[in-house]
Amino acid sequence: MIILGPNRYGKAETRVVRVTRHGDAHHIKDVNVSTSLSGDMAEVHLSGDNSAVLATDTQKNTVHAFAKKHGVGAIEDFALLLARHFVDSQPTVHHARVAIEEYSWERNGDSGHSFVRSGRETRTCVAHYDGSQAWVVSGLTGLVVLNTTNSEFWGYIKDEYTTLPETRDRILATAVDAAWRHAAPDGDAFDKSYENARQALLAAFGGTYSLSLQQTLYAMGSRVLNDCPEICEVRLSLPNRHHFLVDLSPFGLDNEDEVYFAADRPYGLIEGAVLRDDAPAAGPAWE
Ligand SMILES: O=c1[nH]c(=O)c2[nH]c(=O)[nH]c2[nH]1
Repeated sequence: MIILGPNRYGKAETRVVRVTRHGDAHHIKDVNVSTSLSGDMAEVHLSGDNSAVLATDTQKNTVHAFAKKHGVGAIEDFALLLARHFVDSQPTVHHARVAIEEYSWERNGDSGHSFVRSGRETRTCVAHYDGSQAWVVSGLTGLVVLNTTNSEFWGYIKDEYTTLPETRDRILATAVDAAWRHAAPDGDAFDKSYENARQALLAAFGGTYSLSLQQTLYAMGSRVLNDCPEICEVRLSLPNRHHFLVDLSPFGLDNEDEVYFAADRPYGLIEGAVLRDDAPAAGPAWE
C-alpha cells in the first residue's frame, strides 16, 4: 500500500526590504522570508481538491502586507506573528514554520538615506507554531573568525594513512554557522538575546586556547548557555578553514609562521550540539 507521508508547502524566499522614515533619517530591514504550512492537506495530494490550501501566492502577499502593517522588528517577532496568523486564521492549517534571514546594512556617510551592505554575518531564525505552542531557533551564518595563534593540534590517531604533522601553533579559522533554541520564546527580547549570543560566540572563539576545533566548538556553545539564560541548546557547524604554511625553501627563504596558503577545499567540518541537561523537549524546533 502507498500512503502520503509528512508534507508541508509554502513560499520560499520572499525578499522584503522595509523602509522606515523618520524625517530624513531612514532605516532599512532587508529580509528573506520562507513560510511553510501543514495541516489538512491529504486531499490536495490525493485528489487535487484544493479547498484546504492557502495558496503560496497568498502567503507571499501576507508577508508583504504584514511588513507594511506591523513593520519588521526583530526577525523572530515577525516570524512568530506570521506563523500565528496562518494557523489562527485558517482552520485547515495546523502548523506553520516561518524561517527568516536578515542581511545587514550600514549607513553610508551621514546623509540618513544612503546604505552599504555590511560584511557582517547573516542573522537567521526559524519559528514554529502549532496553534498552542511556539518554538523559536535563532542563529547566524557566515561569522568569519580567525586566530593567528593559541591553536594546537596533536595527539591524534596515527595509522598507515596519516601524514598530517602535529602542530603546537597554527592558524585557527572558521565561518561560524550557529543556531540556538529559546527555552520559552514568549516574551524573549530577541534583539538583545541575539547580540548577547553573538558576543558570547566571539568571546569564546577569541579567548579559548584551542587544542582542537572540537574543543573550541564546545567552549563556544557553553559560553552562549552561560551568558544567555533564555537559551537551552546551541548547534554549531564549523568548517575548519585550513591555513597551510607555504614552503619557501625553494626560494632560499625561511617561513617563520608568516606566509600561509588559505585552502578553500576540502575542509574539515566540525559539528555539534551543546545543551542544558534539563532543556525542554525540542519538538519541531530544528525542522
Ligand atoms: O581541530 C581539528 N580537529 C580535527 O579533527 C582535525 N583533523 C585535522 O586533520 N585537522 C584537525 N583540526
